[in-house]
Formats: sequence, C-alpha cells, structure tokens
Amino acid sequence: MTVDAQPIAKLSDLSDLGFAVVEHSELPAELLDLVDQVRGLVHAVARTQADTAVLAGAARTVAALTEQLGADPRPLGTMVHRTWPDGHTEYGTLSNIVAGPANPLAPPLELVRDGEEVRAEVTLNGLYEGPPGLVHGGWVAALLDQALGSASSMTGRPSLTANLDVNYRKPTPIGAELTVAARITGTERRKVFVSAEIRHHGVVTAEGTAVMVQVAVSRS
Ligand SMILES: CCCCC/C=C\C/C=C\C/C=C\C/C=C\CCCC(=O)SCCNC(=O)CCNC(=O)[C@H](O)C(C)(C)COP(=O)(O)OP(=O)(O)OC[C@H]1O[C@@H](n2cnc3c(N)ncnc32)[C@H](O)[C@@H]1OP(=O)(O)O
Repeated sequence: MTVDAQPIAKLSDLSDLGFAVVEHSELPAELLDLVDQVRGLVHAVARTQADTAVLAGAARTVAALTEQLGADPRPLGTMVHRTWPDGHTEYGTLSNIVAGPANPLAPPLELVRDGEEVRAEVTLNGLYEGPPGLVHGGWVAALLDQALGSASSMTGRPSLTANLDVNYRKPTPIGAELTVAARITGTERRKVFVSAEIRHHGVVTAEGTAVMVQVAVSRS
C-alpha cells in the first residue's frame, strides 16, 4: 500500500458549493415514517391479489397523494449531512437509490463505521428479488458499491466508482438478515482501493472490490 499526497481537498461545507443540504437530525420523523410506509405499500402492490375495485380505488388514492406530495419537491441532488455519535460527519444524497433516507425504493440500509470498516445489517424483501427467493445480482452489486463508496468516503474526500468487480459466491437470500461490510485496502494518488462482502449467517455470498477515484466537487 502506498499513500501519496492527495490533490483533492477534503469535503467541507457542500452548501458553500451550491448544494442544497439538509441535516439528517432535522428530517421530520413524519417523513421517515412516510418513507417506511411507502416501502410497505410498494411491497404490497408488487404482490397484491386484491380485486379490481380495490385496485382502482387504491390507484385513485395514490394519484391524489402523489399530487399532494409532489407539489413542492426538493431539488435533485439534495445532500443529507449526518453527524454520528462518535463525532464524524458525512454527506450522502438524500434520495440515493441504495441508502437515501428519503427514498422509499432504497432498502433500510444504514452503513455505520465500526473501526476501520463500514458495516450494515439489512434484510431485503421481495422487491429485490431476481431468481426466486434470491436477491437480484444487480442489487447485490448495488449494495456492495454503496458500501465500497461509503468506505472510500472515510478518507474525507469525495470519490466515484471507476471500477467495480463482483464475485457471486453463494445465492443471497431474500427475507434474511445480511451483513454488508467494506474497508479501504490501499490508496495511490487519487485512487482508493476498497473491498467489501455480503454475509448471510457468517457465510460470504458475494464479495466486491473497487477502484474509487477521488474527484473535485463542483456544482454545475
Ligand atoms: C462529480 C460530482 C461528485 C459529487 C460528490 C459530492 C459529494 C460526495 C459526498 C458524498 C458521497 C458519499 C457516498 C457515496 C456512496 C456511494 C455511491 C456509490 C458509488 C457510485 O455510485 S459512483 C457513480 C458511478 N461512477 C461514475 O459515474 C464514475 C464515472 N467515471 C468518471 O467520472 C471518471 O472516469 C473518473 C472520475 C472515475 C476518473 O476520471 P478522472 O478524469 O478524474 O481520472 P483519470 O482518468 O485521470 O484517472 C485517475 C486515476 O484513476 C485511474 N482510473 C481511472 N479509471 C479507472 C478504471 N476504470 N479502473 C481503474 N483505474 C482507473 C487512472 O488510471 C488514474 O490512475 P493513476 O493515478 O495511477 O494514473
């Protein structure tokens, strides 16, 4: 492992760079509850066998809610800034598809630092199904990518995935607790090398490595 001087500045205040930023602690509990309820709704829709009258009524109700909730949207690219109990802070995208706290399509994934690693426990419901009873391979890669990106952000500098390599070792089950963990394995100039795996009952179902490249942040 080599560690060279980094030309990319550490992330400071993204609002100074023109990003819309919301504090995680200021997200209303009602929003987080709504996100969770909509997650349940989407799962129910994907599996419903209700009769046509119920389906038609539900569609009208949802259309009315969509109009109400869509009236004053936050700008695309809104960031959420979070301060963890150990004092470290991080930015993420509020509607990130894999871990955004305001995105009902994201599984309830909270990657927390644990020493030199980031780690999360997550159970994916049937919305993430690929083969019967198994997590879709694209979502396995997405979970790994998110964890790898989160590990890379421990440098304090923003980075993007340049290369992602995934090995699917065992089927990853739906409806079962999974552990996702990632860490930095090396840095070289702007490159951050990271590795991650998903475990079920301690058995690795998938593992990934990535080259993340640190980038200068600007809002254009
Ligand atoms: C730009 C806006 C950024 C905004 C970020 C703002 C805030 C961030 C805050 C919070 C985010 C926190 C967490 C996010 C968590 C998870 C997100 C999941 C991750 C993603 O979802 S992310 C989206 C998918 N991702 C992309 O959308 C990237 C598209 N792509 C590019 O934007 C460029 O391609 C880039 C930037 C990657 C490189 O471009 P570049 O011009 O900056 O760098 P350049 O080419 O000079 O390479 C420099 C060194 O990297 C080596 N290198 C380059 N490419 C390589 C490859 N493929 N494999 C191996 N090594 C590679 C070279 O060989 C050289 O190495 P060497 O130093 O040895 O010469």
